[in-house]
Amino acid sequence: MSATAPSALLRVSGLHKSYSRLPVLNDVGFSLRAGEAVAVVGANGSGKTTLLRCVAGVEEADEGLVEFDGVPLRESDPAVRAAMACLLDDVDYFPDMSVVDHLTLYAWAHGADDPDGLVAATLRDLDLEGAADQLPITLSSGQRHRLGLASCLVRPRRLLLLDEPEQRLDVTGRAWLADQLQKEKAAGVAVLFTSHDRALIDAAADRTIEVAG
Ligand SMILES: Nc1ncnc2c1ncn2[C@@H]1O[C@H](COP(=O)(O)OP(=O)(O)OP(=O)(O)O)[C@@H](O)[C@H]1O
Repeated sequence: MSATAPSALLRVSGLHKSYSRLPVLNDVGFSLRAGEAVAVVGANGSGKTTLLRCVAGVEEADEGLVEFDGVPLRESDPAVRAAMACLLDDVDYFPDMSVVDHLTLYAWAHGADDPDGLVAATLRDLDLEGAADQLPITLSSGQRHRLGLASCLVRPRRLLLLDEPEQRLDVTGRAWLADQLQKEKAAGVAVLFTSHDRALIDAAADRTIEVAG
C-alpha cells in the first residue's frame, strides 16, 4: 500500500453470527474508506440486515471485530454516535411529533449547521414538504421511509449505514437516492448499504459484498 493511500474508516474482520443453531454470518471481513460505497448483496434471509446491525453495534456478533477510525466500535460511544447515521429496519418515531419537528430535533441534537435551512432543503429533496406537519402514523409507508432517509441527512455524518434504502421508493425516489449516494461519496462519507436493486448498486456502489447465509 502506498504511503498516501487513505486508511479504512471502517474495518470488519472475522465476523461470525448465529441465531440459535442457524449460522448467518461466517467469517465476514471487509473495509470501507471515506468516500467509498459498498453494497451488501444476497438472497432473502442471507444475512444482510444482520451484518448491518452487527456493524452498527445494535446486534452483538458471536466473534469478530468492527473497528471505526482504528478503534473497536461501540454504538454508545459519543464519537460513533456523532459520526454514524443509520437507517435500519426498526425506526421508532415519537407519536406526537410532526415530520418537521422530528427532523428539526435530529438536526439540532446532532449540531448541524443551520438546522432550519437544512431541514427545509431535506423536506424539499425528499418530497415531504406536503407532509411536514403530519404525525408519523398518518404517513404512507413510502413517506415514512423517506422520513427515515431524511433523518440521516439532516445531521453531520462520516459513515452512512442504510438497510435497503430503495424500499418503498417510487421511480423518482430511486433516481434521487442513486444521486444522493453519489453526493455522499463526493462529500467523503463512507456508505454501507444493503440492496436488492441492481440499478442502484451499479449506480452507487464501488464494490459489493455477498453474504450467503
Ligand atoms: N432476531 C433473530 N432471531 C432469530 N433469527 C433471526 C433473527 N434475525 C434474523 N434472523 C434470521 O437470520 C437470517 C438472516 O436474516 P437477515 O434479516 O439478516 O436477512 P437479509 O439478508 O437481510 O434478508 P432480506 O433480503 O429478506 O431482508 C434469516 O434466516 C432470519 O430468519
